[in-house]
Amino acid sequence: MWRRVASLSSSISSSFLAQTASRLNTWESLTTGIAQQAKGVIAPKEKTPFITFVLGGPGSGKGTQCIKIVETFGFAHLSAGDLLRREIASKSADGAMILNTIKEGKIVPSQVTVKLIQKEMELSDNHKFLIDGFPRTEENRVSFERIIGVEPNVVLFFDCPEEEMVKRVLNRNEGRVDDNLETIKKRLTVFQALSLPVINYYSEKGKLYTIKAIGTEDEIFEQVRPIFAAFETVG
Ligand SMILES: Nc1ncnc2c1ncn2[C@@H]1O[C@H](COP(=O)(O)OP(=O)(O)OP(=O)(O)O)[C@@H](O)[C@H]1O
Ligand SMILES: Nc1ccn([C@H]2C[C@H](O)[C@@H](COP(=O)(O)O)O2)c(=O)n1
Ligand SMILES: [Mg+2]
Repeated sequence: MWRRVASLSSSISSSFLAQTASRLNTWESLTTGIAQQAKGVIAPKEKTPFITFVLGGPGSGKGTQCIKIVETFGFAHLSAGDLLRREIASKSADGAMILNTIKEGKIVPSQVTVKLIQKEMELSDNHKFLIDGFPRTEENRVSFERIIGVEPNVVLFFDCPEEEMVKRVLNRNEGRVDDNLETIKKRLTVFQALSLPVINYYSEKGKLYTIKAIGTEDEIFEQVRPIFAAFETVG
């Protein structure tokens, strides 16, 4: 059976609670139905999922800040880019297509990415998810809502000047196939054309928290901290 989390829910608006309550059945059927098939056991989730989408251009510091959020607030971190890179490394059926798409700075078909996120959510014991680098497009957003059946509680947007993002990506030195000037330019174009509309959508829904993503990592985290602290205050 599902239980509502008092510490999270008490500081959340009543419309949010009503919205969440109406989605519980969908979430329950999703998590039990598919998990049952995959694992052969019934694994009902005990708590309402709390979902944060983490958005921002390439190199804006999403992954860096997610590590701090995980350390401080105990979220499960699901990076869409990392899940896709894992598919490439495992040489799965979609691996070659994903690699070419990433090299081109384009966006992988939503169905593929959402299924990877769904699998990780089902396997997780956590109910608080940071979904990093997703949704990148309106198609991503709609596909998540259709397949997972829930909307995010919080959407973070790391707003960073392009020049700074390019500098950071070129200095990243993690061996990523897309960390080169040619691909970065394409990724920035895709971000402007396809990701900004998603950010605007959540702004209009009142779910967007914009972080000025310049300064030290710690300075930026001090903008992030109060957002999650507010959801934890009343227990
Ligand atoms: N505040 C900061 N100041 C300087 N460098 C930073 C800052 N935050 C992160 N970095 C560095 O910038 C690079 C990009 O950061 P990160 O990987 O977190 O970005 P991202 O938004 O996840 O990028 P991508 O979308 O490409 O995955 C990393 O090398 C990271 O160490
Ligand atoms: N929702 C997503 C997330 C990522 N990708 C692809 C395209 C990105 O350029 C690449 C790297 O992602 P990052 O690690 O920068 O978050 O992965 C995608 O197609 N769809
Ligand atoms: Mg990242």
